[in-house]
Amino acid sequence: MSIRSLPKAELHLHLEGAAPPAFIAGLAREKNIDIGGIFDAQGRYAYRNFVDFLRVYEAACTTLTSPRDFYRLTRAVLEESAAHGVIYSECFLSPDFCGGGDLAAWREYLAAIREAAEEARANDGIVLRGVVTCIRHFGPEQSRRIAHCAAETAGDWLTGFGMGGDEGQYSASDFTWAFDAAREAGLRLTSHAGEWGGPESVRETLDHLRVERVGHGVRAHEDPDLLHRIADEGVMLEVCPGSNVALGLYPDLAHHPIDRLREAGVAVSVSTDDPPFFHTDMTAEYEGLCRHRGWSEDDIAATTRAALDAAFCPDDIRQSLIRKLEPET
Ligand SMILES: O=c1[nH]cnc2c1ncn2[C@@H]1O[C@H](CO)[C@@H](O)[C@H]1O
Repeated sequence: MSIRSLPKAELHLHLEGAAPPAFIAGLAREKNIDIGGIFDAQGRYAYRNFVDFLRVYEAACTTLTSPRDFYRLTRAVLEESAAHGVIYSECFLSPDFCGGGDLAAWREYLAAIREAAEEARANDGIVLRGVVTCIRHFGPEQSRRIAHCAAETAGDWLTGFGMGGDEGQYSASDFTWAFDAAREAGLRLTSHAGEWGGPESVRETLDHLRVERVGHGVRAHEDPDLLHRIADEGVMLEVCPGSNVALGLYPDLAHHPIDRLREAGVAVSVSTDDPPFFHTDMTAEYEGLCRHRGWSEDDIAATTRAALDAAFCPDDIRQSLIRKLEPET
């Protein structure tokens, strides 16, 4: 069986970060928005390093100005994911790019995203759930507004809250209010850490934000005590190998710690993060792990199952997705 057609689950995907460059360029043209030189000669996103990547990401987002844009984006992203065998996806959604943190505007954007998700489910069978994400370098004050948007729209579709952005800014403890508010609203929690920050950043995130999953978290492998803790507490790491290599965190897959994490008993999932930025997709992620790390179809199945076990979705949906992994008799 080809890797492309194997069933997959993805827990770490930024919705705007999955926008194809041609989609963003088209919107910029339609609306006459100057997004500056964010593409290379081949029309791909061009950035020099992680901080520059964040700038390009935000410039691309200036073209997404209406709920209709997010409807179209969600349809395009889910169609692409389904083509790579993804049966379940969780997307990071940013009220910051959907009305700037205004609750009434956020509700309209969310309705458009959900409408697209329902159509994708009917057409391709792919299931989507949303995780509202605040952006670390936008600061703790703004994170409160974003948590408020999340809490007010929490339910069995908007199921999680998290944080992405520049890990070099602020400390995790500055965001405690936002994560507490989200937890009280019944949202499940994840935060980026241990990508550009070391093990101490992961530890702070666990201590102060009390998350059950960590976005990336790969640098936890540098600290054996922390690895034990993560394994003991059953914290899942949302690992994005292609992203880590594209951004220069590791020179190549051979140097990536994913297998060391697994050997330490840590639950890991595999995701693309921002696929067109990193020239990847779910098929390419697993093909790379098979080619360069000796992964087999069993490893892919086990990782997919681990992702579904840690998914922020209602249990009846989890069970129906798990049944899809079983070979047909
Ligand atoms: O790989 C990543 N590491 C850290 N932050 C990221 C990454 N990709 C995207 N974002 C952050 O997530 C926000 C939208 O959800 C983006 O604005 C960016 O700040």
